[in-house]
Order: sequence, then structure tokens, then C-alpha cells
Amino acid sequence: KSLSSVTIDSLRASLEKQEDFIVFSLIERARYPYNSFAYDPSFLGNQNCSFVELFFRETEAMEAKFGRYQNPEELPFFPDYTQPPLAPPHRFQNILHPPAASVNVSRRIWDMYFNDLLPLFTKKADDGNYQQTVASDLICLQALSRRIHSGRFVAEIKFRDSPQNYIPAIQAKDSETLMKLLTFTSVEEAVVKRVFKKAEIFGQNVNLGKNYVKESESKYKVEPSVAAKLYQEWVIPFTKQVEVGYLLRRLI
Ligand SMILES: C=C(O[C@@H]1C=C(C(=O)O)C=C[C@H]1O)C(=O)O
Repeated sequence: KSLSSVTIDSLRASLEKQEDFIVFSLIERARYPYNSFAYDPSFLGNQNCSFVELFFRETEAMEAKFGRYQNPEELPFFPDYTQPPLAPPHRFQNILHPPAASVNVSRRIWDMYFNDLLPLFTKKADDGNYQQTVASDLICLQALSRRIHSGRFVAEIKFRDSPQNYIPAIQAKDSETLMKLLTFTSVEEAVVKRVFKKAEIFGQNVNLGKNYVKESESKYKVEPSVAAKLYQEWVIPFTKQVEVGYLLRRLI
């Protein structure tokens, strides 16, 4: 890919594809109940960290060795525990402005996912599948982080497309004006509607009618309204915060 091949349309197309994976990841996580022991800091006794956090640190360390974070689109939740890659690096194209690329909302994504989102689409119960549960959490969180931190690329392209619009607000450190400049309400509305529809289509329970064994009472594996709320209340606002944070550092 050459520099000029990245456009606002190509980025929006990438965000749209990422929606599929995010919806499927939620559906996969919804197969397990909440499983609170996985999040209880006392569950592992003297490790003084939760089962889920330890699983993330160790998996990210292993994935880092195999090069996952060589790709500038991927960010670990626990960078202090990652390890250098084993293989010689591929030269990824990186269009980001280096001082701005470090904008990071991983902590907020983590807190939102565990405190706000999980209780909305998992049953309050425990089935002992703690490894499978946190492995599904990892998939969800990696997908959400990638999507939200894509805001860096979106901001870079918006800046390149019209630097004259952004430069005065960046120089004035005016976050509010930057937020207005980068917001496209009709795009956001379409995203939320599409995610609702994807959750309806991808997550419908399939029943064959009264002559067959009834497989499920509920209509959807994940309520479409929860997927839409995830985007409306968290994914889109966090993406925009990443965009603002990136732009504020774009002239450093
Ligand atoms: C990502 C963009 O920037 C903003 C954030 C959006 C989102 O997170 O989906 C959508 C529209 C914009 O308000 C974009 O313009 O596509």
C-alpha cells in the first residue's frame, strides 16, 4: 500500500469490516455466563492480579514474540509485559505522526468492557469455563481496541485532507472545535443502525418450528440493542477522543 492509498473511504470501509468481527466476538463471549471468579483479584491467591489480567499479560507476551504488535494497528493492554519479536520485522507502512501515535485509551476500554458492557449481555452465573471466558474477553477487547485506536489513522487522514481547517484549533489546543470538525453525524447514525442490524442477522437463534426440538427461547444471542449501545455510547465516543488526542499532538 502506498501512502496515498489510504483515504477516508478506505478507512471507513475497514471500520465497517471490523464491525462484523466485533459482533461475532460478542456472540462468542455470550456463550459463557459472566463467570465472576475470572475477574476476582483474590481468585489466584498470592498472584495479586486477577485471572483475566494474568491471562492477558501472558497471551500478549506470547503474541508479541510472534510479531503481533509489529503492526501499528495493534496495541497491547499490558505493554510492560510484552517481549521483543522473534522474527525479523516486516516493514509495515506507518502513516501516523510518531508523537501523536502514542495516544492511548486502553485503560478506558478495559474499564468500560468489564464494568459496563459484560453485565449487559452475559447471564449472572458460573460454569467454571474461566479459560474460555477470558480467551473470549481477549478477542473482544483486542477487536474493540483496534477499532477505537483506528481513530488515529482517521484523524491523520482528516488532517492531511484539510490541514488549514485543523491547524488553528490544534495551535489553540481547542478540543471542542476539533471535536466539531471531525464529527460526521450522519456517518455515526449509519454505523449504529448497521451494527444493530448485524447483531440481528448474525446473532439470531435458528429454530425449525414446533415439530422439531426447541433449541432456544430467546430470539438473539446478543440483544441488538446492546450491540448498538456499545457503539453509540462507547465505541464511537472513544474513537473520537482518540482522534482529538491525536490531533492535539499532530504539530509536535
Ligand atoms: C471515524 C470517523 O470519525 C467520527 C467517528 C465515527 C465513528 O467512530 O464511527 C464516525 C463519524 C465521525 O463522527 C469517521 O469520520 O469515519
